[in-house]
Order: sequence, then structure tokens, then C-alpha cells
Amino acid sequence: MTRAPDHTLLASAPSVPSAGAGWRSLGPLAAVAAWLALTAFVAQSDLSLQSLVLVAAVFGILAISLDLVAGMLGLYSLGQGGFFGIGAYLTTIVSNTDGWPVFWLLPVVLAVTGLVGMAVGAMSLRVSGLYFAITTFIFTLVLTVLVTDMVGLTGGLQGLLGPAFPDFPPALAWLGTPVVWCIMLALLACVGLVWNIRRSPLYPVLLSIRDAEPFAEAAGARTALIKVGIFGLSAAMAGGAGWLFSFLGVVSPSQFDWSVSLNILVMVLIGGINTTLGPLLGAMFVSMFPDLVNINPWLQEIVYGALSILAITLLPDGIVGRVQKLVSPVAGRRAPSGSGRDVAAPQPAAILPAAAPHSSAGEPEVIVECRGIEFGYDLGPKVLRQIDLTVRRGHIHGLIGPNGSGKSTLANVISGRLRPHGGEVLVKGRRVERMPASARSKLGLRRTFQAAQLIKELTLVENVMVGLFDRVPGIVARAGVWPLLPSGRRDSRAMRHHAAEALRLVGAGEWAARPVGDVPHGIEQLTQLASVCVAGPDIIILDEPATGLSAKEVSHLAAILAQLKTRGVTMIIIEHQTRFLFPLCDRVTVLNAGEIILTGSADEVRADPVVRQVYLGE
Ligand SMILES: Nc1ncnc2c1ncn2[C@@H]1O[C@H](COP(=O)(O)OP(=O)(O)OP(=O)(O)O)[C@@H](O)[C@H]1O
Repeated sequence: MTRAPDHTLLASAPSVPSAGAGWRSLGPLAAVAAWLALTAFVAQSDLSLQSLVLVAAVFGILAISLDLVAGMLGLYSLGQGGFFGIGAYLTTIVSNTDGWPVFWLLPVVLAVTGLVGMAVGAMSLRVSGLYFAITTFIFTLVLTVLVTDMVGLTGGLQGLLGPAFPDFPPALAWLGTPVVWCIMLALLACVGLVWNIRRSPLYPVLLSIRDAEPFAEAAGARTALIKVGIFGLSAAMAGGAGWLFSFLGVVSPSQFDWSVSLNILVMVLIGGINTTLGPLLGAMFVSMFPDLVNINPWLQEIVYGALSILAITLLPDGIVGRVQKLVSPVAGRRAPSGSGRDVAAPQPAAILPAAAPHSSAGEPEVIVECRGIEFGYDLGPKVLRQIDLTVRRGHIHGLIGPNGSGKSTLANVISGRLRPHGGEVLVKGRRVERMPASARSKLGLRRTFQAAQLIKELTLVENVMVGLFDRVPGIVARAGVWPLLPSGRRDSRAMRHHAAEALRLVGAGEWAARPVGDVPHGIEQLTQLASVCVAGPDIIILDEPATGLSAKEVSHLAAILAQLKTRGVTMIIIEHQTRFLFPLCDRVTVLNAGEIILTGSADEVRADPVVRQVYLGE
């Protein structure tokens, strides 16, 4: 059986735009018009107002750049000050010494800071959380020391006077101060970029990399590349802010040191992390505070510190996050009518592969094979020893064994989360043991996880859309302009439609618009299954899918799996509940202490005295 090509998936999407789409697009247009009017006003105002607004705008760009990685990827970078400094110093030094026109310098600054950012971001593949924050903090610290010490080049603590921004041609002089237009339009572009990314299908993928990376990998996302790329984009944005800042006066080390990085983080937290406007509001508050509260500087620091602590502790979601929670419709958070903890009956769905043709004679071909698999965690003992496993197309293959016998480890080896130390894994006859999980998903292999890997703050539909990542071309490349492209809007509608269809198939359709954090465990399990089914896979690995389900939910799950089997989907199911598993299985493999002790039919396994003793405890 072959998977449907991408265009088939998209061609079957509903083509009717949602009602009110036209009106909704007026909102952003009105916001852009208001922004241009504000810019025109500031461009004609006095210098003190201009400098207040422009510094806030530059910090707005910096806060947005940090939110891109901290809010969407969970990478709390304290390196933004460093990238900001690189942008400002590069612009100032090159334009002062070589006389380069400043607009030529912009692509250079973006490229240099983007590349440095990608190198720094690559560290996030090795360290995360606090360690990543400390590493990026050291990066900024070292840069500050370097620019302070290299007096001949950087002017040391005194700094350098930045270049002048070119004037408008005489015909445009009526627009006012050109640098105001440049900075305000750059900020608008940055807001537009993140606004677009939030409305693209890349957004749930980024959040899944942040909260449930194995889920994103299993859906075909090359998470390492995406992380490094987004970090590079964030660094380039910060570098661009440095380019803009160099036109505002003197460029000196104190403007880019570690405390600036920390301040940018405070801006994001106060305004609202992972929101479009929050970082901007936070930047306005923090950068305008000293001018608005014109008191003794010592007292001012104390008041600012106290206010920041109060804001972060009392409003952990930030100002915008809090407002969003207050205005989000209460009705949307109520349980769907009549659903309770129950699930609806499974529905036939168009997204599944058509029923497989019966094989002409004999046993179906082998679709997954493990030969002599050996694996151990780090320096610990071997967890898998000489595992030979053969799974045939269209079969349900059960994997049972006592706790700790190595079932999940074997699932991870087959799906690509773990690389075996010895042996071979073949999927559809291809050696895959060196392929990452994302590449195996392209072979039609998908999986669910023992502990549901989902994004709690997103709805079920949005989670299931992650499962379509490698079925829709150009999600990453188009993300920055997604809602502006007719193809983007069409693909979004198609993806939403298929995700809703997959949820309906597994019987969780009524919960589709609810955030995962609000649904019971059984619905989470079904959502995982829907995120897999939506891609129309040939092979599914299910790791303890019945754990935590009620008896009714377990029989519902059995009906769905039986339906998938009739459509030719091959399944490897790890499960302790043999009463649920055995009736479904064509073959069952029993693992004990990392070794296979038996493979046979459910009846053979049930009757085997060793299995009864080792596993069934008889
Ligand atoms: N990340 C890890 N690091 C180190 N050891 C691990 C890790 N994950 C699992 N193990 C160990 O590997 C062995 C096999 O674990 P695994 O989770 O594969 O077993 P299992 O058969 O799936 O168990 P269960 O039925 O409880 O899920 C166990 O001894 C476990 O403690």
C-alpha cells in the first residue's frame, strides 16, 4: 500500500472560507493604519518624545526576538544583549572606518548575527533550561569584556558615536524624521512576522518542540534544525535592533551587557510570554519607566525592581496573558454537551488508507524487522539483548512483558528515538537504524507515547494538526507570511478539516475545540491516536494506549484499532492489559529482562508455561 501524495490530502479540503473571514482581516489592517498614523505623529514631534519612543521601539524588537525563542521554544536566552551589541558595533565600526552606506550594512548585520545565533542555538541541542540560560549569559559577558578591552577598535568604556541615518529625499521631507519611520516600520515588520508565525501550522509544532519534543519528531519535524533556525532568526532580529540603535547616539558596552539581557527577559515576563503584543508592552513599560517616574535614580531603581517583582509574581502570565485569560470565552471551556467522560462511537473516516487488498497467497510481507538488536542506556547494563522481531503487513503485533523488560525501549529503537548499539532495524525493507525519527515518519511509521505527549495550552485540533507536519510542504519556509498567502490559508483550512475528521474518527470530535489541559486522560490518549491517524500511516506503534482508560473507553479503543486493521494499517501494540490486547493480535511477542522469550499467536502465548510463570504470575 502506498500513502496518498500530499496534494490528495489538501485537494479534499473544504474550499469555503469561514464566515466573517473578511471582517476579521480588517482588524490587522486597522492596526497597521493606526501604527502608521502614530509613526507620522512621532516623526513630526520633538526630539525628547522621539528618543523616548524610539528606545522603547528598539527594545520592543529585542523583547519580540527573545519571546520567539523563550515563548515558543522554551529557550531562555540571555544572549540577546550580545547579539544586540554585535549589530550596533558592527554597524558603527564599519560605517565609521570604511564608510559603507548603512543600508548595505543591514544584510551583513543580519547575516552575521543570524550565523552567530545559529552557532549559539546549536548549544541548545546539548543543554537546556538553566544551563542554556547560563551559557548564553556567559556569551554576552565575554562579548562585553571584549568590547570594553579592545579600546582601539571600540572606544572602550567611552564607546563610539554611531553613524547618522540618511535623510529622506527632498520630495519626502514632509514625512518628518527618517529614522523614526525606519525604526517604527522595523518594529511593525517584527510584530507582523511573529503574528504570522502564530497563525501558521508551524506554531503548534514549535510549542510541541518546547513541551513534547518526541511528539514533534515522530510527526516528521527535524526539531534540531528548527531550533537552530529559529534561534538564528531571533539573533538576527536582535542584531537588526542593534543596527537601528546605532543611529540613536553613542554605542558603548553598558548598553549591551548582561543586565540588558536580563531586562529584556523582564520585559517579556511583565508583558506576557508567548503573546504577540506582550513583549512590546513590557518593553514600553521598562524602557519608559525612568522617564515617566522622574524621581531620584536610587529610589527609581527600588520602585522599578519592586514593581517588576510584583508584576511577575502577581501576573505570572504577564499583562497580555492575563487579559487573554479574562476575555477568553467561558463557554469554550465548558465540557461539550452530553460528553462527560464518555467518548463517541468511532466513525469511518476518509483520511485513513483504503482497505488493503487481500494478499494473493501465504503470509503477508514483512514490514518491520529487527535483527539482533542490542541496546543499553549510557554505561548501564544491556536493556535489549539479541532482539529478533518480525512484523507482517496488516498485522497487529502485541508486545508484552513485565515492567522494565524493555518494551518501550524497543519501541523507541524501532521509531528512531534511540539508536541501537548493535543489530539492524528494517522498515519496508529499508535499513533505518541510523535514520532519525523524523525520517522514519516519512516512511509511514508513526507512534504514540506511554505518557501522552501533547501541548496542554492548545486545543485538540491544533495538537492533531502537528501530525500533518510532513504531509504539507513548506510549513517552515512559508510560516513568516503564512496568513498572507492564499496557499497558506487554503492549507490551514485543509489541515483543520483533516484534524477535526481524525478526532471524529477516534470518537473525540466533540472535544476538538477544547485545550488539552481541560480534557480527561482518555481523551488525551485518543488525541494522540488522532494525531497519528491524521497522517494516514502504514505502521503505528502504540505504547500502552489503554493505560488509565475506563472499561468503556478500552472497548472503544479496541473498536478503533480493529477498524484501522481492516484498512490495512500495521500496528505494534505494547500493553499490559492482555484481555484487551490478545483478541486484537495476530502475533504476540513476550519480552523478559531484555530478551524475547516467545513469539506466537495469542493462544500459544497464553498457554506457554514459562510466560504464565514470568508474566502472568501463575
Ligand atoms: N532513560 C533511561 N535511562 C536509563 N535507564 C532507563 C531509561 N529508560 C528506561 N530505562 C531502564 O531500561 C529498562 C527497560 O525499560 P523500559 O521502559 O523499556 O521497560 P518497559 O518494559 O517498557 O517497562 P514498563 O512496562 O514499566 O513501561 C528498565 O530497567 C528501565 O529502568
